[in-house]
Amino acid sequence: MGQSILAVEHLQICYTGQSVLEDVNLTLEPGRILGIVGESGSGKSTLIRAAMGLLGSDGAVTGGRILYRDKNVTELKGEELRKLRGPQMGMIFQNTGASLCPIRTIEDQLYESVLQHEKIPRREIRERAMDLFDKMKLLDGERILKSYPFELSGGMNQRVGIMMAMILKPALLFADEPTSALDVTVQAQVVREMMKMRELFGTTIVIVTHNIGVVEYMADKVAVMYRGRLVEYGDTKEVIQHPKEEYTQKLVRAVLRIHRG
Ligand SMILES: Nc1ncnc2c1ncn2[C@@H]1O[C@H](COP(=O)(O)OP(=O)(O)OP(=O)(O)O)[C@@H](O)[C@H]1O
Repeated sequence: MGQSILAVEHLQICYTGQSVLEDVNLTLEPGRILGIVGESGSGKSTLIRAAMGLLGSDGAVTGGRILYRDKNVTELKGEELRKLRGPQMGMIFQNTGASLCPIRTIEDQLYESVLQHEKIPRREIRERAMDLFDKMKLLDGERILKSYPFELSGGMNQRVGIMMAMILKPALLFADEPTSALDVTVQAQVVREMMKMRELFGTTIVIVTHNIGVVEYMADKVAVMYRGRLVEYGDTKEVIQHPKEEYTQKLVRAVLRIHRG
């Protein structure tokens, strides 16, 4: 077994003293895709926010640790965390359009975010962005860069989110419900584009989703969360075909019902 890129060990998290994650354990090898599923409020976003060091002032890791390669993320502070976020760990949000500033173009926001980490000429940033758009088969990259977020569709904004997260070539990409706000055909495109990033750059991806179909299609491993605990974790096929926990069985049955219409 190779060295893991991400290891969560006995993780426990509280918000304002209230426990929301209990004894969560998982490991992920480089280049793998992990899907995290579970009902609303089960702690999926909390888990990835903690891995990015983004818990906020209400949240605290009260036990265990999260290792990115050999670094314990839960012990890193300010500058050390900033160095990790972006070049090492990227993030795609549910609604990129809303997470960007509405009155500045994509291009300006892209420059600003890259220049925080790498002092490179704007021309080079632009070339990298166009190259990524090209790999996503987006032909109108020039127009997209000149646009304001509100001028782009939800799907297009998500692809901008992928480009902005990938421009520093992070080894690990977190995606928090990146397709939930999109209609089905656009969802498939965004999923394919994330897969393309893994194929081209070997990116390890952790995706939080309510859609077990997305997990089935893209994830090598699946983690099922229920009320702050990780109730099932394993190879996607195995978990979906032979769910052990009652909660996972219900989840899979619900999806099968949807498949059958
Ligand atoms: N900033 C916060 N302050 C206090 N409680 C919080 C905060 N953020 C999340 N929680 C609580 O922590 C628990 C886990 O929330 P989390 O957002 O991680 O769940 P989730 O599985 O990602 O849900 P969803 O699928 O709805 O996004 C919930 O009970 C939620 O109410």
